[in-house]
Amino acid sequence: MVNQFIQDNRSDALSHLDYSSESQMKVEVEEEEEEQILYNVMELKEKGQRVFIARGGEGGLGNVSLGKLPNDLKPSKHKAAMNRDDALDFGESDCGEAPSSTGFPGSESVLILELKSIADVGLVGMPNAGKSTLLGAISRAKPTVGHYAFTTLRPNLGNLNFDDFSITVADIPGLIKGAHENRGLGHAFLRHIERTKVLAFVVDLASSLDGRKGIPPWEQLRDLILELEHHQEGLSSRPALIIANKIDEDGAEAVLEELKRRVKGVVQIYPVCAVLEEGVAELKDGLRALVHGGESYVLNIEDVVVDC
Ligand SMILES: Nc1nc2c(ncn2[C@@H]2O[C@H](COP(=O)(O)OP(=O)(O)OP(=O)(O)O)[C@@H](O)[C@H]2O)c(=O)[nH]1
Ligand SMILES: [Mg+2]
Repeated sequence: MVNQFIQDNRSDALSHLDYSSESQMKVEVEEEEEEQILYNVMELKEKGQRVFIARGGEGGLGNVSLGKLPNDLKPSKHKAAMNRDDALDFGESDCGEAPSSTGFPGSESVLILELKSIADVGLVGMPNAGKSTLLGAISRAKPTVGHYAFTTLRPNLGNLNFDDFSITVADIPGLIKGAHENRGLGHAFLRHIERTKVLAFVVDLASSLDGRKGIPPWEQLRDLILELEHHQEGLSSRPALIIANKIDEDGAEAVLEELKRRVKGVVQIYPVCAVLEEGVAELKDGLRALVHGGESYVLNIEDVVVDC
């Protein structure tokens, strides 16, 4: 996305931005001398899509364009001299002809570009839930895994391959309560979820076992949905499933049963052990059904019972 556009705009140089003819999008920029700052100017989503962000200089062809140059001023001998400055201000020529055109400089723009990962599935979970381990289990990606929070600092993409097609899965850095206010790694990564078709909520079944002070899975789900909604209203309203990870840990089965009781509605819960790749085949089928099979289950905040 062209997120921010700073334009040093000459009034006669660029009065509008004409985005690609395909998209037919136009942003009118007021004609004024001073610098302008525009936000969220344009999103480039299609292959080959183009955006017009600055106009090149005009005219300034100099005596070359007159075709009456004496031999010693021919471009072949004066390539180095025919730089932009010469073209802009050629002055009176040696051959006595008036310069063909003084020319005008082009407009200048400073752009801040923002990359939003495009994936079919976004793995959304708290730090340490096992998202990266899971991506490694379902695809050939080899993301770094660590037993501490915020191991993943940048999104990882992996391909989940089937016979006839493949699904792209994005493992993004863990989200914590307050991510939309820039806590943890903050909302910098929430934007990657904007592009995904399907949300896979990854919860850690073991986080509150054995007196560990982690957040129980149903609270993880509630906090994750709230963070998505704080970032962008409606962001959580897309086909989703729940991945209940670390089912191998002692006591995790009981937590899974409680999670099933606390999640109402139709969203499917897939118990997995990402490290041993258990439950992964069923999960792959579930992802396939959501991305390509026409299934659509949305996880609403009201569906998650936190306080009993
Ligand atoms: N027992 C058990 N441990 C797991 C499982 N999956 C992952 N882990 C462990 O959980 C820890 C965190 O795994 P990661 O895959 O790095 O977690 P993450 O969600 O990507 O973490 P961040 O990148 O910090 O958001 C690592 O020590 C993994 O070995 C599992 O199925 N069972
Ligand atoms: Mg990770």
